[in-house]
Amino acid sequence: MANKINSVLITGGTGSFGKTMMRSLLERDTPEIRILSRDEEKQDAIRSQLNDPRVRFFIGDIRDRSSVDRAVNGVDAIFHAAALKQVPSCEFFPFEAVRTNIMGSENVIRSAIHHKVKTLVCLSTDKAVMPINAMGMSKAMMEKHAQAAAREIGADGDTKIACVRYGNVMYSRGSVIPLFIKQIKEGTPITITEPEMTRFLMPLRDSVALVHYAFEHVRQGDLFVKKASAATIADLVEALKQLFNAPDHKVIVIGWRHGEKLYETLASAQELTTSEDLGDYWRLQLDGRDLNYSSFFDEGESKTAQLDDYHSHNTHRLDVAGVKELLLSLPEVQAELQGWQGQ
Ligand SMILES: O=c1ccn([C@@H]2O[C@H](COP(=O)(O)OP(=O)(O)O[C@H]3O[C@H](CO)[C@H](O)[C@H](O)[C@H]3O)[C@@H](O)[C@H]2O)c(=O)[nH]1
Repeated sequence: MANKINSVLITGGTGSFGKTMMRSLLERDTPEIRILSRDEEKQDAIRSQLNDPRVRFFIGDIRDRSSVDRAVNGVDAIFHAAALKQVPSCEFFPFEAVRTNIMGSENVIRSAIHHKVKTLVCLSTDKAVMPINAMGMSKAMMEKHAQAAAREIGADGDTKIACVRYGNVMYSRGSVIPLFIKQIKEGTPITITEPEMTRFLMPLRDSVALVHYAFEHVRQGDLFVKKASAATIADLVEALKQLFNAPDHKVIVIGWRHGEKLYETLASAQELTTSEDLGDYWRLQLDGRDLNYSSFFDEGESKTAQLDDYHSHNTHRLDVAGVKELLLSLPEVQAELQGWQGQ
């Protein structure tokens, strides 16, 4: 049965995820939702638009423990979404990613434990698996922090900590889908980095569902992954050209950006070896052993090795028609299409 939340804190609550999660919690009659974020203007816009006394706003920065403590005190769940998440900017300012994604997350984790918050769900990304860029590395360290804390607390601790990982959220702020639509509408060339690059494509509603799922099924230290479809950038562009009635729109190939991978991995082969298949989701279980390995070598059971990582080149591949269908299911794309005649 689903855990009932009385009071929940969303860190980074004014972003795309935070706003959608907030709406979903309000629909579920959550008595109190707290938002912790840095930007008073964004908070003010949401406050006046929503005008709902159940939502409380806290100005603060996860880098600052005292501002985290103020928002955490009294809640029974935290969805930790605050992060620096742009790959290129973290490449140029990697220590800022350390400060927010690692040290800031540590503040959230320690504060949750200190205040005996029942459940903490930390949001991570496919870029944290075998990371090659600073954003992914810092998110991988957040996951390590969360799991080390979970191991320290143990299964019977007051606070349960889970992580979730997901791929590219479609139409999120600053991402490629709104950029391609803008290029089509303004008549400028569509800029493809590498046509054969693949990405997991996840609607925002699925990332919110994943966090709810982790909250409801949490076991100490586990990490949840939602299985997802992927597409090449070339097929994404073709789908958008067809949807926006721009079959001859110019496309140029601009080359890879800093810190990019050809494909992304949601779960490594090693992790899948100890995972539980839950249908639409995987539960990647915490390795709860201590450092006393010899007892495990003597007593542990051997596991069959999983051969492949789960990545955006070997998951279910959407063709152009499949990408079109997924795009059409997004309210943001429906709004972009409203009144658009094509070129
Ligand atoms: O002009 C562009 C810009 C991007 N791309 C390609 O489009 C794909 C998606 O690019 P995005 O910038 O939308 O997304 P990223 O994969 O770089 O990373 C995104 O997804 C992450 C989650 O995995 C984080 O949310 C992160 O903040 C967000 O930037 C990539 O293959 C990229 O190379 C292009 O072809 N042309």
